Amino acid sequence: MTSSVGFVGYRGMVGSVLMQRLQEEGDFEHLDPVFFSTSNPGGAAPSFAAGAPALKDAHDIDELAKLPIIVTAQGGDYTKAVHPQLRARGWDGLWIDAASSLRMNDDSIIVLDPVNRDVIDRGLESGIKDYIGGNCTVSCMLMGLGGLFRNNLVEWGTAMTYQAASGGGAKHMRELLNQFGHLNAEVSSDLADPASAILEIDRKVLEKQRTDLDASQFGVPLAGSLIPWIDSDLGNGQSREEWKAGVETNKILQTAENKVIMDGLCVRIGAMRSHSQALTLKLREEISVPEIEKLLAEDNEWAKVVPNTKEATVEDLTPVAASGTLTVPVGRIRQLEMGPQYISAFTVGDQLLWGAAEPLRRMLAIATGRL
Ligand SMILES: NC(=O)C1=CN([C@@H]2O[C@H](COP(=O)(O)OP(=O)(O)OC[C@H]3O[C@@H](n4cnc5c(N)ncnc54)[C@H](OP(=O)(O)O)[C@@H]3O)[C@@H](O)[C@H]2O)C=CC1
Ligand SMILES: N[C@@H](CC(=O)OP(=O)(O)O)C(=O)O
Repeated sequence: MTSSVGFVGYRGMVGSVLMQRLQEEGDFEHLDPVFFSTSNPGGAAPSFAAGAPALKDAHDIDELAKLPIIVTAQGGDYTKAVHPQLRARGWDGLWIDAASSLRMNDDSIIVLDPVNRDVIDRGLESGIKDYIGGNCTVSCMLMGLGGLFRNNLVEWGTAMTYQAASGGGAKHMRELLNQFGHLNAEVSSDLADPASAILEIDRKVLEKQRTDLDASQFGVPLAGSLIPWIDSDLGNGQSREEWKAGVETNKILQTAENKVIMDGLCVRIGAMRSHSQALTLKLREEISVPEIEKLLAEDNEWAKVVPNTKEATVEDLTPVAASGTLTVPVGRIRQLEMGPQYISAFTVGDQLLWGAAEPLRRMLAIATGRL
């Protein structure tokens, strides 16, 4: 039996990764997809979905309301505009969404089924209708360190992040690459001359960064620099991205008692699509490093423990290693000088896969009874 599903935002960056994963897993064989567009209603449906009708208008509430399930990666503004109208007219279908808008609502669930399948199942049984993908950094952290968080072994933690350009969107990725290209062009003749002075090259690069580098997306240069602020300013010294670590971790895990205290600093760096984070965790009890590694490796099939050696770390624990894969490497695990209950860890995850599209794809499979 096939299930009718409406897809909004299928051609954006997150939507494209979602479509790719649906095809790779053969999910379309079990779906009757209807595609929606904000810019091209009436246009042809994507070629990978043979037999799908022409694109519908993504703001046509009557068309949307015909579907029992809607999956959207169109963006937060779209969600804020359309979701209330649909609910107000009595639509009681499942809304599966990449945007953060509905994430912290009491009547929504943040989906990350390898970590909180029990929460999702209870939600479906109790009639909850809104299933929202988590923040990319939080989802990637919980995939890598699920073995500690799910066993209620973390008392508190800090996540110091190294977030990729893709978190800003496609234009941000382009801007980063253009910046690298312009910086290189500025000094390419000096680079070609082995005798040129490196400090002169550095001076020219800095001059370019400070005066003449297009930074219209990020606001300031990212190439050859970093930006220690992500998302809006909450006014208390904390960024919205940093706030999400605590509230979303606890919501995903539904830690009624035994809340995990999470905080940190979120930093944008010049990586392409994988977010990295350095964690300091205070455990509720002393656990040896081999035991921790065993818990992490056994928690889910995607977490991959990287031995805490230089060779393994530089090879396997980087954005270059993790990007384009569902594997979430986790390494640099050791007890810190502060005491045996204080451990460090470093994890990397593709923020477009586990950080965005994959939890939605899997939620759709759960909702249609195939997972
Ligand atoms: N970027 C990220 O890392 C993450 C994003 N999210 C969320 O997912 C949502 C979508 O993000 P993202 O995928 O980055 O957004 P995009 O900007 O890539 O896509 C959003 C929409 O823009 C329209 N669009 C206009 N021009 C183009 C074009 N040239 N190519 C493709 N689409 C175009 C499409 O709508 P149409 O077809 O109707 O014209 C598309 O669905 C946001 O809510 C975001 O918060 C969640 C997690 C991570
Ligand atoms: N804020 C993330 C991307 C993102 O879309 O996050 P959220 O889904 O929480 O809005 C980043 O910039 O890396």
